[in-house]
Amino acid sequence: MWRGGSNTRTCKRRFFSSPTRSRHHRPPYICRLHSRGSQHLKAMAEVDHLAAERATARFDVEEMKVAWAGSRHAVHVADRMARLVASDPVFRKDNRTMLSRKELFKDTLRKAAHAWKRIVELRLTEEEADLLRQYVDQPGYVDLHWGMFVPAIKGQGTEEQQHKWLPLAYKFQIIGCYAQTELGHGSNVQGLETTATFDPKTDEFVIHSPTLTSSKWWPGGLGKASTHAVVYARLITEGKDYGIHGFIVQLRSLEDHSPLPGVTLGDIGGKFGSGAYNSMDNGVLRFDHVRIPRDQMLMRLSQVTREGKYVHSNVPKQLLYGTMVYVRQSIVADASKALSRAVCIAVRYSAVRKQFGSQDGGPETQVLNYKTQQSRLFPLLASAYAFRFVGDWLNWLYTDVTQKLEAKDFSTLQEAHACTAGLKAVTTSVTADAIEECRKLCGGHGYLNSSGLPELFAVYVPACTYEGDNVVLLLQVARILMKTVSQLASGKQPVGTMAYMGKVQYLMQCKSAVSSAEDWLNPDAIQEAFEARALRMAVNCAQNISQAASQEEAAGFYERSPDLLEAAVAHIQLIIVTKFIEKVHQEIPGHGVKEQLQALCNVYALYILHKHLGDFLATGCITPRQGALANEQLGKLYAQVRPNAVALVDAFNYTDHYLGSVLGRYDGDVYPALYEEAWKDPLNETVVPEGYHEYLRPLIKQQQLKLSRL
Ligand SMILES: CCCCCCCC/C=C\CCCCCCC/C=C/C(=O)SCCNC(=O)CCNC(=O)[C@H](O)C(C)(C)COP(=O)(O)OP(=O)(O)OC[C@H]1O[C@@H](n2cnc3c(N)ncnc32)[C@H](O)[C@@H]1OP(=O)(O)O
Ligand SMILES: Cc1cc2nc3c(=O)[nH]c(=O)nc-3n(C[C@H](O)[C@H](O)[C@H](O)COP(=O)(O)OP(=O)(O)OC[C@H]3O[C@@H](n4cnc5c(N)ncnc54)[C@H](O)[C@@H]3O)c2cc1C
Repeated sequence: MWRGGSNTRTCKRRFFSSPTRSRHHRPPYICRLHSRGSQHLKAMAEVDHLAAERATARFDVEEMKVAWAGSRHAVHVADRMARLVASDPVFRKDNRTMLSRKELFKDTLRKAAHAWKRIVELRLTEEEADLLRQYVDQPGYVDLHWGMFVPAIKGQGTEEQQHKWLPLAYKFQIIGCYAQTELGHGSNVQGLETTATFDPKTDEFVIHSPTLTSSKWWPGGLGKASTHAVVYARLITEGKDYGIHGFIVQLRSLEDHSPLPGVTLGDIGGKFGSGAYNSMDNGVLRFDHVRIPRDQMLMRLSQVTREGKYVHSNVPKQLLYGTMVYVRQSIVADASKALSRAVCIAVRYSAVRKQFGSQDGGPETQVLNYKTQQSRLFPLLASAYAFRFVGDWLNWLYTDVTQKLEAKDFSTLQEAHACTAGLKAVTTSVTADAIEECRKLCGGHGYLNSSGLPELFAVYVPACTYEGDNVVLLLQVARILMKTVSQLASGKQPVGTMAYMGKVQYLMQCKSAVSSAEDWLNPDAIQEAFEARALRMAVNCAQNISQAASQEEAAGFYERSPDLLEAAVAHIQLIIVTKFIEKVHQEIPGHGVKEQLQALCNVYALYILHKHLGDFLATGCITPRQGALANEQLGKLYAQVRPNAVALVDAFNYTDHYLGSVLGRYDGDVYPALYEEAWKDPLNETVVPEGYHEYLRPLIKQQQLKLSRL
């Protein structure tokens, strides 16, 4: 096995001392491999450096893949689509961080067109097509077309409007985006300024951007690709402002893609990180009295008649926000994907990487064996599974609420809003921080683009902002919590994920019965501690708000908003823990699978308890001794996870293409890959860098001259 011995060092020295190498040389290490023939390379590639790790797994990995994916069918389809993408050279992405913005954008257009071609040629189902696009793994206009434009028309368009617009969108005869946010307002949707004024003379709406701050700003796909947008604007008719409504507006010619008269639009500029979200054309858009037919107002929730009369259907006006609720729900599922990718890279690399601890010339210690590495990494592994299962549950809740809405039952709308907003906020914040933690867990090599982690972080971190800033969303949850607490006194029984608050008498005074570390393995003990903590934090906030007697309730809420955020997080963490516990209570086939999930569920819950110990102690839910016992049990659980760690990330079933990381390779053959990858950098195309003759040589010569004069 190659271990970077003296041969390599000699080779490297020789290489660096040769100023006359041609462009596109291969590095000496690679030359050495080639001189031994492809047979040798092949043999190297077939070494599984993680085989010993895989052999220690105490569960059936294939069955864990099923538990992760949701069904055997889901594993099979995902596997097929991932391999289809990985084997297609058009979907190559290892050079992405080296492309200029223009090249990257063109590459995104090419990939999207090729993906569509394959979808049509292979007659893929909707499920397969979604997966294929996911594995292409490059943010682009299609995400907004399928993810927001189509759902907005489905959710807010009348049947006739759906009939007219959806077939065009389904066949890509038009490309759409979701144009809501403006330069001046994003979080405050009611503060948007774009106007849509009805003109009864022509039966048209006049769409206008009255101020600079009313410019649409951020919509993905708007900058360069979209032909149409769902534009959110203030509806004005008969001289009255009826607030924000959605309108379908054509932006570009379907012949030559030029902007239509009165439309000014472009890209808003480069974004954080290399590659990453720069493949997306987030855009700016201004309207100068652009006219659209009346029937391009999305009229499912409210209508404007031919005469200009505003009619609101008898439905909650928040249904206008339905597209955002839908996307927030899908972002929770995406969080588990992004987190599991980062964790997969960090776990595999930690098993390969060795530092210190060699005795008598023996092997050094795998960094995964350090307890500190385990205590940083295994909670993230557990969180990936926790987010996956709560994401599945949220998807079920969303489907259930949608069916109820169809039947004009709006009773679960608040629950859907609180759960999607809160889970979106908590899972994206944790995932963004966790990707950065995984980078640190991979030491110096994690900072290289070839580790895949910098790009994953850069592409993921805006998830904390888009579809609702996480703080703004958690304050929405807090408001609903306060409303629920205030209704407890009147005897109104909370429902859904708030139902535990109905046990207020008990939860406000209960004391945990835990007396040994093992007692923390009892799901009832965990559940009770989390419920008591969440409820007590919410009640404390409510009391503090009402005790500020001199203030209006809104002012009290404002004063107490930092505490309210924490109460909202506690409530959402309770939901995640509860859904994980419910999952492991189900029948789960496969040798050892249930036991592993049980261990991960306990890791997740006890890690949160340990991390937020202050909350649990301050609210008197547990004693300091019980907190210490939880931490003791956590250490034992890490030891239980250790031999299964690599197999637990294998169960995500990611191809090397999708992972996009030399550190996370399935075969663990990290060092040759890192070495080879370095030489691909454009900076290594010449041995003597461009700029040497202009800047380096004169500098060195000048210094030499000065020295020689001394
Ligand atoms: C290496 C490459 C790897 C690539 C892969 C990496 C992984 C990628 C991951 C994911 C990809 C996913 C792709 C996503 C693409 C992102 C595109 C982004 C799009 C956008 O951002 S669109 C714009 C989104 N904008 C927002 O979210 C704005 C946030 N603001 C609001 O939602 C609202 O303004 C508000 C809720 C904050 C406040 O609204 P409002 O003022 O109207 O209302 P309030 O007074 O606060 O509340 C009144 C009342 O309404 C209830 N309410 C509020 N919202 C809702 C709702 N949505 N549903 C139901 N009810 C709602 C609220 O509770 C109040 O009720 P009560 O009156 O108190 O009963
Ligand atoms: C990559 C990306 C893609 C996007 N794609 C789209 C798209 O396709 N379509 C679209 O319409 N929009 C899109 N957006 C816009 C996005 O939805 C908004 O940026 C987001 O909703 C946040 O709003 P904001 O920018 O106004 O933040 P602001 O509200 O200005 O936030 C600034 C700060 O103020 C704080 N803050 C704001 N309000 C409150 C409050 N009430 N209480 C306490 N603190 C508060 C926030 O927590 C934050 O710290 C995208 C954004 C990004 C980054």
